Amino acid sequence: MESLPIISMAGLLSEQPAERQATANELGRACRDIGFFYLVDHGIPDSVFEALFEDASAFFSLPSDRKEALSIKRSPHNRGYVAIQDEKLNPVSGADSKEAFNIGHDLPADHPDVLNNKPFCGVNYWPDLPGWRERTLNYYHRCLNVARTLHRGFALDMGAPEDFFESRLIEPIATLRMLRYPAAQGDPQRADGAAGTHTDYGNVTLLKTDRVPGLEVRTKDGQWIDAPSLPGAFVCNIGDCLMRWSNDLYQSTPHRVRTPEAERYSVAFFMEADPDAMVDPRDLFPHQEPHYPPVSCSDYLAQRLNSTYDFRAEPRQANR
Ligand SMILES: O=C(O)CCC(=O)C(=O)O
Ligand SMILES: [Fe+2]
Repeated sequence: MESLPIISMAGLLSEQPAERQATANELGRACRDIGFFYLVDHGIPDSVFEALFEDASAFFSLPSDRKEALSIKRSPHNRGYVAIQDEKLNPVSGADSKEAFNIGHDLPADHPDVLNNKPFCGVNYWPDLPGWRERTLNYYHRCLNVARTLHRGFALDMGAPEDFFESRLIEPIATLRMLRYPAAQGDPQRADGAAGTHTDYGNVTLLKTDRVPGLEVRTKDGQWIDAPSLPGAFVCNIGDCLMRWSNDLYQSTPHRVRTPEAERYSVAFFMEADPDAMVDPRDLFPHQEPHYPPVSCSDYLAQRLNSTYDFRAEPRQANR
């Protein structure tokens, strides 16, 4: 396979059940096979993406003290700014030459879940840039809708009721992440110097990149293929949580970002389920031997993030 399959979201929204089922099966084939696909006809206009990339650029152009004031190190809930070299998507190969900014489900400081310090229920940190928060949250909610529609397709494809995920996606953990990769920095010996080889942690990721190449995906036979940006499309991929939930039917596929020749921007939207949702393969496949024990979505994600950031690790590990 040399390029990723293209799925039209319109088929998942069709009023004809047979058309929804056919598109869901096409989507499922992509998820079982390469675990990556382009999504078109998602309904988000180009103007929204253009504004998003301008907002990302405005944020990353701020002086570093203003970005550091919003550091993710202050947040137990995975919000805020990650500086260059502060993240290791592949701890074996080293730190990533990129900076990032994370936004989660936007809750007020006096929300009971925030006051109770419920996992992943925190306040967002906002840069002081006009209209930035409103536009970014608008994009966040558009992505949430797209990801919910994809979950209807996943359920249909897996032979579950179409609304299987609905009650598990009420207030999902979802993270919008802006990324900036500086040009030609990082270890030239590494093929994954900008973002280490990794699989994503959640259910599904919606990625939008600028035109600068860099993202590479590993096929089942071990080849690395380019995943260039396709105008108007999202690059989507299955994460480990959905692979687990689907009892390994769907594949979370390793990918990486090579050091770009020019400065590169991308924006990822990582969709997981509700913090308390139990990820239990027996719910989708009651007649199969489960490959994994049940785990709550928030426990699973916390465990994965702790190995990505030294500052989140147990003190014993951090002091090594
Ligand atoms: O920037 C990209 O193209 C991919 C980023 C990515 O894979 C991630 O942040 O998980
Ligand atoms: Fe990724």
